Amino acid sequence: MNIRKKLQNSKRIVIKIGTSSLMTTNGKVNYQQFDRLAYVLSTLNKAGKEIVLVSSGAMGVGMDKLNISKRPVSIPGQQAISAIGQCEMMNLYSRFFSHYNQTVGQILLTRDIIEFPESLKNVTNTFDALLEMAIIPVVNENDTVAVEELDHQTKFGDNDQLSAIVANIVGADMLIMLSDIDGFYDKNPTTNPDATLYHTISDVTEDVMAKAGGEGSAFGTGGMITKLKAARYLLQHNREMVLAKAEDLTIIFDILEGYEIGTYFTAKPEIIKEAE
Ligand SMILES: Nc1ncnc2c1ncn2[C@@H]1O[C@H](COP(=O)(O)OP(=O)(O)O)[C@@H](O)[C@H]1O
Ligand SMILES: N[C@@H](CCC(=O)OP(=O)(O)O)C(=O)O
Repeated sequence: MNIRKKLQNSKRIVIKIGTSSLMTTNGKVNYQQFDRLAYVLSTLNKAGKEIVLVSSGAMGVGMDKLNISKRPVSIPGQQAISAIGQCEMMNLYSRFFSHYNQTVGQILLTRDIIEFPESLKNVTNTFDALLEMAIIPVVNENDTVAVEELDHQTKFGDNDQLSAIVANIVGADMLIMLSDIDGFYDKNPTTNPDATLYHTISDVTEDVMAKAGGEGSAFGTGGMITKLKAARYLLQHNREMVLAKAEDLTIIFDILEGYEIGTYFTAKPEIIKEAE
């Protein structure tokens, strides 16, 4: 039985895209990716799906706008770049989505939103109102106010976990996490060419976590660990996630058709189903 067939019935879908998938390797805005994303998500929205986009990229777009190649060391310096980049990035989204006659709205969140019931209610109401109007919310972490304890000394929080929180609060059927890698492997495939892809993961145990290695890409912040934490959070909340590569964004159509693409995190009796 194809365990992914039910993905065809997903109605409310959160898509997370990371910085490395929106920028070229030399740090320039990748306009083609913005265009493809706008095309795919607008098409799905018009087909009756409810789409929420969680997009990183404020720092990357801001650095390109200011023509700098190194992140400032200080947190306020980074926050300033993010403020500039967020504005520019929403401008890009607004323009590219409008080519497909699709309106977007910006939502900036901090991960602690779940600890403040009144704020959480406001956030939920805003999502619901936007989705009701068939508008695609574009979510990013509010880097101006985000405080991530010790991590905050060196880097921003990560949108991988934020996207899982968003998927839970909007009651999404599915989180599609798009990355620079085509799924979760038994070891880091960047440094281990013989690594094997897992098609299905049903429980993010400590053993599973131990298979995630090293830091992520130059732009991104999380690496594989934060993607696994996001998946673990979703499984704990009876939700699901597919981790797949962002290279060709029309892959999103195929994922939602139920094709065996990337790694499917879903609660199942087996702990890990190995790749054939
Ligand atoms: N077990 C693993 N399976 C897949 N990728 C892994 C694994 N361990 C470490 N990685 C690394 O995680 C990277 C993905 O994280 P990251 O670069 O932060 O993604 P993105 O920028 O797309 O959000 C991969 O390119 C790979 O180098
Ligand atoms: N708020 C930050 C996001 C940081 C982040 O999580 O980045 P990524 O690892 O590329 O998803 C930004 O927009 O630059």
